[in-house]
Amino acid sequence: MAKYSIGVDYGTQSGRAVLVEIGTGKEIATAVKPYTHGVMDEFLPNGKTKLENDWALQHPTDYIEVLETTIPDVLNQAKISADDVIGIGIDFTACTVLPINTYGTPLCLTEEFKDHPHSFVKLWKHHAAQDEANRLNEIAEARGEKFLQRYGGKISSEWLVPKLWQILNEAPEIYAATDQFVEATDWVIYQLTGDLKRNSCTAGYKAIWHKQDGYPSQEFFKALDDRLENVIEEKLASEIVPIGSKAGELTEQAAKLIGLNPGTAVAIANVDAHVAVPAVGITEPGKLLMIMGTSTCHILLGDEEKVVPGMCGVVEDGVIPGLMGYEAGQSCVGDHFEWFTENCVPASYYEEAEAKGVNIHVLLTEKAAQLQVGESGLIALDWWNGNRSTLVDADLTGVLLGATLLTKPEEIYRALIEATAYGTRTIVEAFRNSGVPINEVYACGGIAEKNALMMQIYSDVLKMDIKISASSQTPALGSAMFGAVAAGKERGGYDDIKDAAKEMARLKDDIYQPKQQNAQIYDQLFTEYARLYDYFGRGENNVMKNLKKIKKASVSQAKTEITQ
Ligand SMILES: Nc1ncnc2c1ncn2[C@@H]1O[C@H](COP(=O)(O)OP(=O)(O)O)[C@@H](O)[C@H]1O
Ligand SMILES: O=C(CO)[C@@H](O)[C@@H](O)COP(=O)(O)O
Repeated sequence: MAKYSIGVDYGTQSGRAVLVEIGTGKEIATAVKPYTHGVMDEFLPNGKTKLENDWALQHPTDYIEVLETTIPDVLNQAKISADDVIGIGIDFTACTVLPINTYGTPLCLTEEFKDHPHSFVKLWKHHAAQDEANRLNEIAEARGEKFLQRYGGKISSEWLVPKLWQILNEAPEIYAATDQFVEATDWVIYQLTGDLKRNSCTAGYKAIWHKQDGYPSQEFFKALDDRLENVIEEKLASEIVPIGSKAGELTEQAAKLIGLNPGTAVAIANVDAHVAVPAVGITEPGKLLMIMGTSTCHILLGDEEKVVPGMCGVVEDGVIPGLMGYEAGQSCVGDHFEWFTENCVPASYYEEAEAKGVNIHVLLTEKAAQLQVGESGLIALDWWNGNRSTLVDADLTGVLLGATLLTKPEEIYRALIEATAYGTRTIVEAFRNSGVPINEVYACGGIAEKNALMMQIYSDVLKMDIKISASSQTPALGSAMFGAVAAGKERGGYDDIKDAAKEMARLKDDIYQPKQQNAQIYDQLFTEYARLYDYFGRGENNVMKNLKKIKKASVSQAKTEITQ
């Protein structure tokens, strides 16, 4: 009798559940639930409280709605009884964090704080804690803090400590009311099992925790701010559990809510990028996985802890137990294209797309595919949402160079795709130059699946073959695999994620291979990109930061005028 596991992948815009057959990895049914409140970057749900620049929030009830709707849906579609589902695992965007009270209730769901922006979930791409991140990096550097090296030299404004410090600075009352500041992924598992446990992946990559050294010292936190001296005991106290462990079992209440049996095994929480690695069959060093969607994450395994400038982090047991997991990333990939389609494409293109029955991305890609490499005369920098690796600076912004009165939308679209490919090559070179080998490249995620031109461009720019995941929901498949490991062999699952990967991971037969002629031209274009990268990104010309300062001053001047 076949057994099943369910994986739930919480993305930026929606949550998706996949019901997977143990043993084969066959995806039997999928259900998607867009978040009711989406990404809140302008107003709170009350429609009145305006958010500042660089804010990005989510609503925690959306996460529960995903479970309530998608799990009964997949069971129903597959006509499978809950008795045959042995495990469940979830993965999430990260660092996506929220303040909760002693009952585990998110502060934004309390009457007292329901209209306070700092009480909501801060999404991974909430970049308004850059001042705190800058200050943290200066202090850590001045104190010679060893942990900085593990994070490529800088802590990002996307991560937990800058976000929590922003709350303390701007809303001390929320900070005081916070019993625990938790990753959304851990909070959802807490809702399922009744126990708050933190996973080693987000603790390691996002909260500056180290398997041997623990968190940074009390002295370091005191140097940041006297009020942070005891932050670990006061706000981050819960137990940290390695990836691949069982978090617990479904409570009666949670089981009733989502339509599974009480006692079903629940895996410790995971992250959308990291969880995808075993789902494409990677369980050993040297193989880079690109998880390509709204943003791109690059995950790589290694035997040793090496220092790589500008990487997001290296964490022991962060991806696969027993190995070092390296992470790097680009904050803006699909988001880049979406911005372009929403702001820069003429109505005639939308009409053409509609007439052909395709979406605007497909139309622009078809047109861009007709262009020769270098033909547009354009080059772009991929920093429309800051630079996550290798510069780790959310204050950097986008560049498009070479435009003329003859420039067409598809040329810009292609230049934006190419910019993201050059950004990935910069990351690959940073790893190799630091002694972390990359011998193979794999890709998964919405874009790897949808955009063949883009994958060919990446292969040409990297001059490497690219293998593609056969699953259209790779993170959810990975989560289901971890769910099967949480259940264990005795209940029909696996004892180890490597065993699960051997049986359940799947790749497409077609492999993208570099085209020699294109690769040569891309080498020249990459040289130009690298010059612009250093010029704008490493302090030679701080025009992007200066523009942001002028913008900030102008916005606050306008605000003062309105209130006068
Ligand atoms: N054909 C396409 N080519 C390139 N980008 C696309 C295409 N279709 C959608 N996108 C972009 O992909 C992103 C969504 O990626 P997806 O993997 O589905 O979601 P998520 O990152 O939330 O997990 C959006 O930002 C969208 O602009
Ligand atoms: O930063 C991480 C993982 O470390 C991601 O969760 C974040 O980039 C969001 O990923 P998506 O682009 O929504 O798939």
